[in-house]
Amino acid sequence: MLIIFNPKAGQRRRQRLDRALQVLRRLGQDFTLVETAHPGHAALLAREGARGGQGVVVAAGGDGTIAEVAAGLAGAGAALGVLPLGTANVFAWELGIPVRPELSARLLVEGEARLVHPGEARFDGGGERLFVQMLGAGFDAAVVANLDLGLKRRIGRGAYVWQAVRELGRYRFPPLRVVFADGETLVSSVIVSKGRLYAGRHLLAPEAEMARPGFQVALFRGSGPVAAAAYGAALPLNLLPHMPGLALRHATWLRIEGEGVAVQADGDPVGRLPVEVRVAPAPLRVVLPQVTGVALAA
Ligand SMILES: Nc1ncnc2c1ncn2[C@@H]1O[C@H](COP(=O)(O)OP(=O)(O)OP(=O)(O)O)[C@@H](O)[C@H]1O
Repeated sequence: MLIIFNPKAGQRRRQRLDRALQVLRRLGQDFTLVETAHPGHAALLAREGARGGQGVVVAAGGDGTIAEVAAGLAGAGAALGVLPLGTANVFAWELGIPVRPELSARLLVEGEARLVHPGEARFDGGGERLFVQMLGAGFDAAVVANLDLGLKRRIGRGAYVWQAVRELGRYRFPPLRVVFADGETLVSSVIVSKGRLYAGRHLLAPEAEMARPGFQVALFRGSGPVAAAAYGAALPLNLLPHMPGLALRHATWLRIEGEGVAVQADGDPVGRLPVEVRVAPAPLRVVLPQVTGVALAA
């Protein structure tokens, strides 16, 4: 087992990692721990690990680190394990991976590998990005792009709320063109979701399924700061899917246009429109709780 740790977010994260490692040692699990040195490094380390015969490659970090490790494992035999050490840990909540380090470590040993189908973004300007949870263009990507990372380190998720309030006052809400295989539509923002959840444990796309190739796409037709504030207020109440001006539809391919508008994937700024989104060519094996739930209940 290879564990890839993103040390970027400081001391508390390292303490949580140590708690997980103690459990692995107690369970007699052999592992090698490596640390990332720069963005993108996790993918390289994961690829090397899989080529070197590691059966499980573990992403110890947030959703961005998980996406990078998943990209490194594409087409390889190794399974992805997760020690959720991020701010929101949406992927973990989505798939029932416990957030407590002791329990997520135990899961790495006792869980079973199941298939999920990531998404892949290809930017017209060059560059590709695999995503495991979601990709957003428009307002939420502006929040991610302009986030105060120092504030995020100090107060965690509150930094996103603070930045969203700031963006309400300055984001211009340019129209985005979303093209599907069967037609096109204009929106102010779009979130392409692999999972049901968004920004932690909040419901966004109730019919999205990780185990199925494709996405549920949230099309935000309401434009301007009042609509964006209403969407933001509905999110923690799990009412977002029912909001007026929000349409949800399934797709396996789409193209999003809106020159220069920011794009985020799994909570990281990843580029600017236009972008094409499709199902990644290879599914991913992820270590998850056994379907019976016995392992987790212990
Ligand atoms: N050593 C490093 N130095 C700087 N950046 C790094 C390093 N290692 C990884 N990164 C980058 O940090 C990004 C964010 O990491 P990650 O998602 O693990 O943490 P987070 O942003 O704090 O968590 P969350 O996504 O839950 O908010 C990764 O996508 C990666 O590109």
